[in-house]
Amino acid sequence: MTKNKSIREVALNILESVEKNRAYSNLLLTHAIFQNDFSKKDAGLLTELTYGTLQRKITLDYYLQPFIQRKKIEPWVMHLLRLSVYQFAFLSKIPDHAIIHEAVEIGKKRGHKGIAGFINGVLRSIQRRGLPSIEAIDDPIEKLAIETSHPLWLVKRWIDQYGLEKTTAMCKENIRAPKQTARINRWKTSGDEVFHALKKEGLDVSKSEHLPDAIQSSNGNLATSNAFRNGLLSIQDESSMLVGFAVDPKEGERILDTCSAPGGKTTDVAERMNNTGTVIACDLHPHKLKLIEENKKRLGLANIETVVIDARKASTRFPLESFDCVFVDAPCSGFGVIRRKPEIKYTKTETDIRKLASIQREILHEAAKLVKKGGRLVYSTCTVDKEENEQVAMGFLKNHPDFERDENLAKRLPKSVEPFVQGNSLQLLPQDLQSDGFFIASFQKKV
Ligand SMILES: C[S@@+](CC[C@H](N)C(=O)[O-])C[C@H]1O[C@@H](n2cnc3c(N)ncnc32)[C@H](O)[C@@H]1O
Repeated sequence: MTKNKSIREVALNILESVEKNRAYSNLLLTHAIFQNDFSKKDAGLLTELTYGTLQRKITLDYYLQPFIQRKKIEPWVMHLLRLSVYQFAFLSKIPDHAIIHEAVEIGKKRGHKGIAGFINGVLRSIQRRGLPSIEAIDDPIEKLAIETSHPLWLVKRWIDQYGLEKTTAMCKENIRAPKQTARINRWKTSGDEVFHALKKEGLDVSKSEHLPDAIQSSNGNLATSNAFRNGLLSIQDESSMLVGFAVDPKEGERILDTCSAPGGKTTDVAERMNNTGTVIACDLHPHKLKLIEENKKRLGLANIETVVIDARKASTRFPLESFDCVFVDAPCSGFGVIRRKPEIKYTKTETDIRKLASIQREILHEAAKLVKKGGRLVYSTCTVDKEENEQVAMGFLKNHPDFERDENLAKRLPKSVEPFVQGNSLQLLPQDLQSDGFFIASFQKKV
């Protein structure tokens, strides 16, 4: 138990807020850990319970179904039942009686005796009769969807796009815990200095197998380290770091980042330019640009300017053909980052994908006007959906004869991703390097 609320109560609040307010689980978790001043151990359990229950929601509903049948259940009670069944099914170290006791106590506190009795009844029946077997599902695609907790329409869509084998691997990878990686601020420090500083703080860090300047921690939160506070590193997934390689800026250049917040790629590009030149970082939302200003200060960078603008109107603000490189890290469905934001798989729809693809096309069309002749346009998303990725990229080339494929993309990217590059584009699936699913396409404006 913590000062005010039990860990399971906090987990329950997060699960409710994710569903009710469409809030992001990772942000709520960070906030709750900070606000409750949880110990490292408690923070670990809270993370496991919250992420685990969210990741496995469809599987847990399958397990619960025979015990609740068609009863109308309040959402918070449903979350509490899922949270409890998650512990039954996946956390063998927690005894059943403790799981039931705590759920019943929360039931009494939040509801009334009747609800607590219902929760007790459901959980005791599960304890007695055991969980239903997933092996009993005949249809292999439905089985994959339930076993890995993905909506059936999404699994079918991925099978159409990637085939059964890759989809199976992707679904399985999506329910694994993500690695925590960071990018070393190369203009301010060296890898050795960061390693030394982090080890002194008790963090067990190792170098990335795939990228220079990427590190990972196996025993602690890099974002709360002094090295982070002192601007020696930025939290960023390895896939996301690839955009910096694709942009490959030179000192003194003028670069436009059309969709920049919270600034992971803006700061990478600014660091790669050794704090020279200018990176103009645009975003639709002013409050998000504040995060870039904070990061800029923390990292000691003076070559970033932030601008609030709808990227679909960027040419009203900047002179045409005035940037050496424009990169569009577009708003997308986020199906490549399900490990970090599991709620994405339950909330995004095919209509969202269609709408996003249309916004992506509009932003790219506008961005294209701002690239100098001979300059580069780099398009990226953290999704795996082909409608937002290769279809947008192919459509762009078809409608913009003043651009051509940038066939040198593979030469700029690290060797480890070479097998995933085709011509001017790269599609990484989460299982490829155990990093985020990610897409990059690069175009060159004809001279
Ligand atoms: C994938 S995120 C960018 C992540 C960022 N590049 C990074 O590496 O930290 C997409 C961003 O696009 C912004 N956005 C959405 N629609 C936009 C628009 N029409 N114009 C400009 N920015 C937009 C969102 O606010 C969001 O911050």
